[in-house]
Amino acid sequence: MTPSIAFIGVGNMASAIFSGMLATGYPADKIMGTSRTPEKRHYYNEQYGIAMLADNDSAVGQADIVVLCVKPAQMQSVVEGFSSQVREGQLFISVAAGIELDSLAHWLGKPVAVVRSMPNTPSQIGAGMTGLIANQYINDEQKSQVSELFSSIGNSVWVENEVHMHTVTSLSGSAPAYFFRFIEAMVKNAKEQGLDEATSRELASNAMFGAARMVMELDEPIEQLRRNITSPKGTTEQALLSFEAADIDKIVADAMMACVNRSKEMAADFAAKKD
Ligand SMILES: NC(=O)C1=CN([C@@H]2O[C@H](COP(=O)(O)OP(=O)(O)OC[C@H]3O[C@@H](n4cnc5c(N)ncnc54)[C@H](OP(=O)(O)O)[C@@H]3O)[C@@H](O)[C@H]2O)C=CC1
Ligand SMILES: O=C(O)[C@@H]1CCC=N1
Repeated sequence: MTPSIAFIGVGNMASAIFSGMLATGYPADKIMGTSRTPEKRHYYNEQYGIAMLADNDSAVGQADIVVLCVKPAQMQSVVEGFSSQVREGQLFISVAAGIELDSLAHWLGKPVAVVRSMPNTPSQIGAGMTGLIANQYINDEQKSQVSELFSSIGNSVWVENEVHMHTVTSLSGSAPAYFFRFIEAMVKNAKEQGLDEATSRELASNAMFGAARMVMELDEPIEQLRRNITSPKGTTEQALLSFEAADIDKIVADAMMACVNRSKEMAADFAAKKD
Protein backbone atom coordinates (compact mmCIF):
# COMPACT_ATOMS: atom_id res chain seq x y z
CA MET A 1 0.00 0.00 0.00
CA THR A 2 1.21 3.51 -0.83
CA PRO A 3 2.45 5.12 2.40
CA SER A 4 0.90 8.43 3.43
CA ILE A 5 3.45 11.21 3.77
CA ALA A 6 3.26 14.38 5.86
CA PHE A 7 5.55 17.35 5.21
CA ILE A 8 5.92 19.34 8.40
CA GLY A 9 6.72 22.95 7.42
CA VAL A 10 5.86 23.49 3.77
CA GLY A 11 8.20 26.01 2.13
CA ASN A 12 10.94 25.82 -0.53
CA MET A 13 12.36 22.40 0.27
CA ALA A 14 9.10 20.60 1.07
CA SER A 15 7.40 21.88 -2.08
CA ALA A 16 10.45 20.91 -4.18
CA ILE A 17 10.21 17.36 -2.86
CA PHE A 18 6.46 16.85 -3.12
CA SER A 19 6.21 18.49 -6.55
CA GLY A 20 8.79 15.94 -7.79
CA MET A 21 6.83 13.12 -6.18
CA LEU A 22 3.58 14.31 -7.76
CA ALA A 23 5.28 14.66 -11.18
CA THR A 24 6.41 11.04 -10.97
CA GLY A 25 2.92 9.79 -10.11
CA TYR A 26 2.73 9.77 -6.30
CA PRO A 27 -1.00 10.14 -5.47
CA ALA A 28 -1.88 13.62 -4.16
CA ASP A 29 -4.33 12.11 -1.67
CA LYS A 30 -1.38 10.37 0.05
CA ILE A 31 0.48 13.65 0.62
CA MET A 32 -0.28 16.30 3.22
CA GLY A 33 1.59 19.33 4.43
CA THR A 34 1.52 21.79 7.31
CA SER A 35 2.07 25.51 7.64
CA ARG A 36 0.97 28.08 10.20
CA THR A 37 -0.07 30.58 7.52
CA PRO A 38 -3.62 30.28 6.07
CA GLU A 39 -2.62 31.87 2.72
CA LYS A 40 0.18 29.34 2.24
CA ARG A 41 -2.12 26.46 3.12
CA HIS A 42 -4.63 27.71 0.56
CA TYR A 43 -1.92 28.21 -2.09
CA TYR A 44 -0.32 24.75 -1.79
CA ASN A 45 -3.70 23.05 -1.62
CA GLU A 46 -4.90 24.86 -4.77
CA GLN A 47 -1.63 24.49 -6.65
CA TYR A 48 -0.81 20.85 -5.88
CA GLY A 49 -4.07 19.30 -4.69
CA ILE A 50 -2.55 18.06 -1.43
CA ALA A 51 -4.24 18.45 1.97
CA MET A 52 -2.76 21.36 3.92
CA LEU A 53 -3.23 21.37 7.69
CA ALA A 54 -2.54 23.89 10.41
CA ASP A 55 -2.06 21.17 12.99
CA ASN A 56 1.22 19.19 13.06
CA ASP A 57 -0.25 16.68 15.57
CA SER A 58 -3.01 15.74 13.19
CA ALA A 59 -0.61 15.38 10.21
CA VAL A 60 1.84 13.22 12.18
CA GLY A 61 -1.04 11.18 13.60
CA GLN A 62 -2.21 10.27 10.07
CA ALA A 63 1.16 9.69 8.35
CA ASP A 64 3.35 6.63 7.76
CA ILE A 65 6.29 8.83 6.74
CA VAL A 66 6.93 12.30 8.17
CA VAL A 67 9.31 14.68 6.37
CA LEU A 68 10.60 17.42 8.68
CA CYS A 69 11.12 20.59 6.62
CA VAL A 70 11.16 23.47 9.10
CA LYS A 71 14.24 25.64 9.59
CA PRO A 72 16.91 24.16 11.89
CA ALA A 73 16.19 26.72 14.63
CA GLN A 74 12.52 25.66 14.71
CA MET A 75 13.12 21.91 14.63
CA GLN A 76 13.35 21.12 18.35
CA SER A 77 10.16 22.93 19.36
CA VAL A 78 8.24 21.59 16.34
CA VAL A 79 9.32 17.96 16.91
CA GLU A 80 8.78 18.08 20.68
CA GLY A 81 5.42 19.72 20.00
CA PHE A 82 4.03 16.73 18.06
CA SER A 83 6.03 13.98 19.84
CA SER A 84 2.95 12.62 21.65
CA GLN A 85 1.68 11.49 18.22
CA VAL A 86 4.82 9.51 17.30
CA ARG A 87 4.19 5.77 16.79
CA GLU A 88 6.66 2.91 16.47
CA GLY A 89 6.88 1.85 12.82
CA GLN A 90 6.73 5.43 11.55
CA LEU A 91 9.62 6.81 9.50
CA PHE A 92 10.92 10.37 10.06
CA ILE A 93 13.09 12.16 7.48
CA SER A 94 14.73 15.50 8.30
CA VAL A 95 16.06 17.84 5.62
CA ALA A 96 17.53 20.30 8.14
CA ALA A 97 21.16 21.35 7.93
CA GLY A 98 23.33 20.64 10.98
CA ILE A 99 20.85 18.60 13.04
CA GLU A 100 22.13 15.17 14.01
CA LEU A 101 20.23 11.88 14.14
CA ASP A 102 20.71 11.65 17.90
CA SER A 103 19.12 15.05 18.49
CA LEU A 104 16.13 14.17 16.29
CA ALA A 105 15.71 10.79 18.02
CA HIS A 106 15.89 12.44 21.42
CA TRP A 107 13.20 15.01 20.56
CA LEU A 108 10.97 12.34 18.95
CA GLY A 109 11.23 10.39 22.21
CA LYS A 110 10.54 6.89 20.81
CA PRO A 111 12.69 4.23 19.11
CA VAL A 112 11.64 5.09 15.54
CA ALA A 113 13.43 5.08 12.19
CA VAL A 114 15.05 8.44 11.48
CA VAL A 115 16.80 9.58 8.31
CA ARG A 116 18.87 12.71 8.04
CA SER A 117 18.99 14.05 4.50
CA MET A 118 20.80 16.89 2.79
CA PRO A 119 19.08 17.75 -0.50
CA ASN A 120 19.68 20.82 -2.68
CA THR A 121 17.43 23.25 -4.56
CA PRO A 122 17.97 21.76 -8.07
CA SER A 123 15.47 19.23 -6.65
CA GLN A 124 12.85 21.78 -7.77
CA ILE A 125 13.52 20.79 -11.39
CA GLY A 126 14.23 17.09 -10.81
CA ALA A 127 18.02 17.65 -10.83
CA GLY A 128 18.60 17.36 -7.09
CA MET A 129 21.38 15.53 -5.31
CA THR A 130 20.74 14.29 -1.78
CA GLY A 131 23.04 12.77 0.83
CA LEU A 132 21.36 10.37 3.28
CA ILE A 133 22.11 8.62 6.56
CA ALA A 134 19.78 6.60 8.80
CA ASN A 135 19.70 5.53 12.44
CA GLN A 136 19.67 1.91 13.62
CA TYR A 137 15.88 1.54 13.59
CA ILE A 138 15.44 1.75 9.83
CA ASN A 139 14.51 -1.43 7.97
CA ASP A 140 15.20 -2.38 4.35
CA GLU A 141 11.69 -1.49 3.18
CA GLN A 142 11.91 1.98 4.75
CA LYS A 143 15.38 2.51 3.25
CA SER A 144 13.99 1.70 -0.22
CA GLN A 145 11.07 4.07 0.40
CA VAL A 146 13.55 6.86 1.20
CA SER A 147 15.69 6.16 -1.90
CA GLU A 148 12.53 6.10 -4.03
CA LEU A 149 11.26 9.36 -2.55
CA PHE A 150 14.51 11.20 -3.29
CA SER A 151 14.84 9.60 -6.75
CA SER A 152 11.68 11.51 -7.74
CA ILE A 153 13.66 14.76 -7.38
CA GLY A 154 17.06 13.63 -8.66
CA ASN A 155 19.76 11.32 -7.34
CA SER A 156 20.77 10.31 -3.84
CA VAL A 157 23.65 8.62 -2.03
CA TRP A 158 23.76 6.96 1.40
CA VAL A 159 26.81 7.80 3.49
CA GLU A 160 28.18 5.46 6.17
CA ASN A 161 29.30 7.93 8.78
CA GLU A 162 27.34 10.94 10.00
CA VAL A 163 30.45 13.13 9.98
CA HIS A 164 30.27 12.92 6.17
CA MET A 165 27.01 14.89 6.22
CA HIS A 166 29.06 18.05 6.86
CA THR A 167 31.06 17.31 3.72
CA VAL A 168 27.87 16.54 1.76
CA THR A 169 26.52 19.94 2.83
CA SER A 170 29.66 21.74 1.59
CA LEU A 171 29.85 19.73 -1.64
CA SER A 172 26.22 19.48 -2.62
CA GLY A 173 23.59 21.05 -0.31
CA SER A 174 25.14 24.53 -0.35
CA ALA A 175 27.09 24.15 -3.60
CA PRO A 176 24.44 25.34 -6.10
CA ALA A 177 24.84 28.75 -4.44
CA TYR A 178 28.60 28.73 -5.17
CA PHE A 179 27.90 28.06 -8.84
CA PHE A 180 25.19 30.74 -8.97
CA ARG A 181 27.71 33.16 -7.48
CA PHE A 182 30.26 32.18 -10.13
CA ILE A 183 27.75 32.73 -12.96
CA GLU A 184 26.69 36.04 -11.40
CA ALA A 185 30.31 37.21 -11.59
CA MET A 186 30.69 35.99 -15.20
CA VAL A 187 27.46 37.68 -16.34
CA LYS A 188 28.42 40.89 -14.53
CA ASN A 189 31.73 41.03 -16.38
CA ALA A 190 30.19 40.12 -19.76
CA LYS A 191 27.75 43.01 -19.30
CA GLU A 192 30.66 45.30 -18.47
CA GLN A 193 32.16 44.15 -21.77
CA GLY A 194 28.92 45.23 -23.48
CA LEU A 195 26.98 41.99 -24.01
CA ASP A 196 23.32 41.97 -22.92
CA GLU A 197 22.20 40.11 -19.78
CA ALA A 198 20.04 37.44 -21.48
CA THR A 199 22.75 36.40 -23.94
CA SER A 200 25.41 36.45 -21.21
CA ARG A 201 23.24 34.30 -18.96
CA GLU A 202 22.53 31.81 -21.75
CA LEU A 203 26.21 31.49 -22.70
CA ALA A 204 27.54 31.16 -19.14
CA SER A 205 24.89 28.73 -17.93
CA ASN A 206 25.25 26.49 -20.99
CA ALA A 207 29.02 26.43 -20.49
CA MET A 208 28.47 25.34 -16.87
CA PHE A 209 25.81 22.79 -17.81
CA GLY A 210 27.98 21.33 -20.62
CA ALA A 211 31.02 21.12 -18.35
CA ALA A 212 28.99 19.39 -15.61
CA ARG A 213 27.62 16.89 -18.14
CA MET A 214 31.13 16.10 -19.38
CA VAL A 215 32.27 15.44 -15.80
CA MET A 216 29.29 13.14 -15.25
CA GLU A 217 29.24 11.34 -18.60
CA LEU A 218 32.86 11.02 -19.76
CA ASP A 219 35.20 8.63 -18.03
CA GLU A 220 38.14 11.05 -18.10
CA PRO A 221 40.00 12.80 -15.29
CA ILE A 222 38.57 16.29 -14.74
CA GLU A 223 42.08 17.70 -15.06
CA GLN A 224 42.32 16.22 -18.58
CA LEU A 225 38.96 17.74 -19.57
CA ARG A 226 40.41 21.09 -18.51
CA ARG A 227 43.68 20.52 -20.39
CA ASN A 228 41.74 19.70 -23.57
CA ILE A 229 40.47 23.32 -23.63
CA THR A 230 43.77 24.93 -22.66
CA SER A 231 45.77 25.55 -25.84
CA PRO A 232 49.39 26.57 -25.21
CA LYS A 233 49.65 30.34 -25.53
CA GLY A 234 45.85 30.47 -26.04
CA THR A 235 43.03 32.30 -24.32
CA THR A 236 42.00 29.75 -21.66
CA GLU A 237 45.55 29.51 -20.38
CA GLN A 238 45.47 33.21 -19.53
CA ALA A 239 42.14 32.89 -17.68
CA LEU A 240 43.41 29.90 -15.68
CA LEU A 241 46.69 31.64 -14.83
CA SER A 242 44.59 34.44 -13.39
CA PHE A 243 42.72 31.92 -11.19
CA GLU A 244 46.01 30.36 -10.05
CA ALA A 245 47.44 33.78 -9.19
CA ALA A 246 44.45 34.29 -6.90
CA ASP A 247 45.00 30.76 -5.43
CA ILE A 248 41.73 29.23 -6.56
CA ASP A 249 42.32 26.04 -4.53
CA LYS A 250 42.59 28.08 -1.36
CA ILE A 251 39.54 30.23 -2.19
CA VAL A 252 37.41 27.11 -2.71
CA ALA A 253 38.86 25.18 0.25
CA ASP A 254 38.30 28.15 2.57
CA ALA A 255 34.66 28.42 1.42
CA MET A 256 34.00 24.69 1.84
CA MET A 257 35.58 24.63 5.30
CA ALA A 258 33.59 27.71 6.34
CA CYS A 259 30.45 25.78 5.35
CA VAL A 260 31.60 22.62 7.18
CA ASN A 261 32.52 24.59 10.29
CA ARG A 262 29.11 26.26 10.38
CA SER A 263 27.42 22.88 9.96
CA LYS A 264 29.48 21.49 12.89
CA GLU A 265 28.71 24.58 14.97
CA MET A 266 24.97 24.13 14.35
CA ALA A 267 25.18 20.41 15.24
CA ALA A 268 26.96 21.27 18.51
CA ASP A 269 24.36 23.96 19.36
CA PHE A 270 21.42 21.65 18.72
CA ALA A 271 23.07 18.68 20.43
CA ALA A 272 23.49 20.81 23.57
CA LYS A 273 19.75 21.51 23.52
CA LYS A 274 18.91 17.78 23.84
CA ASP A 275 19.41 17.79 27.56
N1 LIG B 1 17.00 25.86 0.86
C1 LIG B 1 17.95 24.98 0.66
O1 LIG B 1 18.78 25.06 -0.28
C2 LIG B 1 18.08 23.82 1.56
C3 LIG B 1 17.40 23.76 2.74
N2 LIG B 1 17.57 22.71 3.57
C4 LIG B 1 16.85 22.64 4.83
O2 LIG B 1 15.45 22.68 4.55
C5 LIG B 1 14.75 23.22 5.67
C6 LIG B 1 13.70 24.19 5.20
O3 LIG B 1 14.30 25.19 4.42
P1 LIG B 1 13.42 26.00 3.40
O4 LIG B 1 12.42 25.12 2.76
O5 LIG B 1 14.37 26.79 2.59
O6 LIG B 1 12.64 26.96 4.45
P2 LIG B 1 11.21 27.67 4.27
O7 LIG B 1 11.19 28.80 5.24
O8 LIG B 1 10.93 27.95 2.84
O9 LIG B 1 10.17 26.56 4.75
C7 LIG B 1 9.95 26.24 6.08
C8 LIG B 1 8.47 26.31 6.33
O10 LIG B 1 8.19 25.84 7.63
C9 LIG B 1 6.97 26.42 8.03
N3 LIG B 1 6.86 26.35 9.49
C10 LIG B 1 7.60 26.99 10.41
N4 LIG B 1 7.20 26.67 11.65
C11 LIG B 1 6.20 25.79 11.52
C12 LIG B 1 5.38 25.09 12.43
N5 LIG B 1 5.50 25.24 13.75
N6 LIG B 1 4.44 24.25 11.94
C13 LIG B 1 4.29 24.10 10.62
N7 LIG B 1 5.04 24.75 9.69
C14 LIG B 1 5.97 25.57 10.14
C15 LIG B 1 7.04 27.84 7.52
O11 LIG B 1 5.75 28.27 7.16
P3 LIG B 1 4.83 29.07 8.20
O12 LIG B 1 5.68 30.16 8.76
O13 LIG B 1 3.71 29.51 7.35
O14 LIG B 1 4.40 28.09 9.24
C16 LIG B 1 7.91 27.73 6.27
O15 LIG B 1 7.19 27.90 5.06
C17 LIG B 1 15.80 23.83 6.58
O16 LIG B 1 15.92 23.04 7.73
C18 LIG B 1 17.09 23.83 5.76
O17 LIG B 1 18.23 23.58 6.55
C19 LIG B 1 18.32 21.62 3.21
C20 LIG B 1 18.98 21.62 2.03
C21 LIG B 1 18.94 22.71 1.11
O1 LIG C 1 22.31 27.36 4.00
C1 LIG C 1 21.72 26.47 4.62
O2 LIG C 1 21.81 26.41 5.86
C2 LIG C 1 20.90 25.45 3.88
C3 LIG C 1 21.47 24.08 4.02
C4 LIG C 1 22.11 23.75 2.71
C5 LIG C 1 21.62 24.77 1.83
N1 LIG C 1 20.94 25.68 2.48
